[in-house]
Amino acid sequence: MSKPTSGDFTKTAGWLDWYTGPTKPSFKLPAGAVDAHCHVFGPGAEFPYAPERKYTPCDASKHELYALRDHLGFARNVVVQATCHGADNRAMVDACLSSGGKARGVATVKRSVTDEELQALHAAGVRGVRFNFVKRLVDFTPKDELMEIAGRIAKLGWHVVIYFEAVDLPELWDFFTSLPTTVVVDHMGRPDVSKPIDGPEFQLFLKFMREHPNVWSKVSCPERLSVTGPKALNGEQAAYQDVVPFARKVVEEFPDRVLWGTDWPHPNLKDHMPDDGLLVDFIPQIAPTAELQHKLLVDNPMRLYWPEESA
Ligand SMILES: O=C(O)c1cc(C(=O)O)oc(=O)c1
Repeated sequence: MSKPTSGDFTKTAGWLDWYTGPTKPSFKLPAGAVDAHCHVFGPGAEFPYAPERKYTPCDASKHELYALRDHLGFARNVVVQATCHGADNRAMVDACLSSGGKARGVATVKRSVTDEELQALHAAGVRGVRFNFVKRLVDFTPKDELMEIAGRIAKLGWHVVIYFEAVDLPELWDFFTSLPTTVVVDHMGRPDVSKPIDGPEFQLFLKFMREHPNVWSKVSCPERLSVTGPKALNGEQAAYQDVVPFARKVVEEFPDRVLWGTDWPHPNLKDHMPDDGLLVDFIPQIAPTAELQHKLLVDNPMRLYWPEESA
C-alpha cells in the first residue's frame, strides 16, 4: 500500500495515518470472516469531507480497504459511515457498490431523507443507520428526530448502530431501550478499562445487554480503549491486555450478539497506529474457542448483514 494523502484537504494536526505494510496475521480467520466495522475516507478529491466535520483525516480509499481485507484474510466488510463525511454517504455507498457484493454499509441520514433515497441506500447494500453521541465527533441531533428515523428504517429491516461513551449510558438509557430495531453498540460503549470490570459502569453496560435481547455489541477497538497496552506493533502477540477481560466477558456472555471489526483506518488515534495484522491476532484473546470465533466473525455478522445467505 502506498502512503496516504488527503487531496486538497489539510489533515487535522497530529493526525496519525493508517499503518502501511501490515503483517500477515498468525491467527487464521475462519472462512467467510467479516470485518464488521471499518470506514473509507474520501478520497477527498472525489468525495469531499463534510463541512460540519470535526476532523480532517488522511484519505483511505475503497481500494486500500479491499486490499487490506484480502491481505488479512477477511471475506467481507461492513463499511460504517465515518463522521468526517456527515450525512453524505457517497463514499461509503461507492465502496459498497464496487465490492461485488462483498460489502454492506451503515449510513448516516437526516430526517429530511426521502423514501426513495432510503430505497437507493438499501439497493446499494446499506442495512443500518448510525446514531452518534460522542461529543467530540458530532453536534447534537434531537432524539425525536432520531426516533423518527429509527421508525422509518425499521420498516426496511435495518438496525441502529449507536456510538457513545460509557459515562453517558445512564442519560441515554431510556432512548436506547425504546429503539424499535436491533441496536448495535460500537466498541462496547467505550468502557474506561482502568475502572474495575465489576464496577458500576461496566456492570450497567452488561445489564443493558442482559435486559435487552435486541442489543448487540462490537467488541472492537482495543487500540482505542487500552490504557496500558502493550500496543499491536513490533510483532506483539498479546496486545492490549487491559481490554481483554472486558471484551472476553461480552463475547462469552453474549456469543450470539457480538461483532468484530478492524476499525481501519482508525480515525483520531493520537498515541499510535496499530499494525492491523496484529489486531487480528488480538481476536483469540477475547474469543478463545473456535466456536466463539466462528460466531463472532461469521455467523453473527452474516445474520445481521446478509440474512438471505445466512443458514
Ligand atoms: O472514536 C473515534 O474517533 C471514532 C470515529 C469515528 C467516525 O468518525 O466515524 O468512528 C469510529 O468508529 C470511531
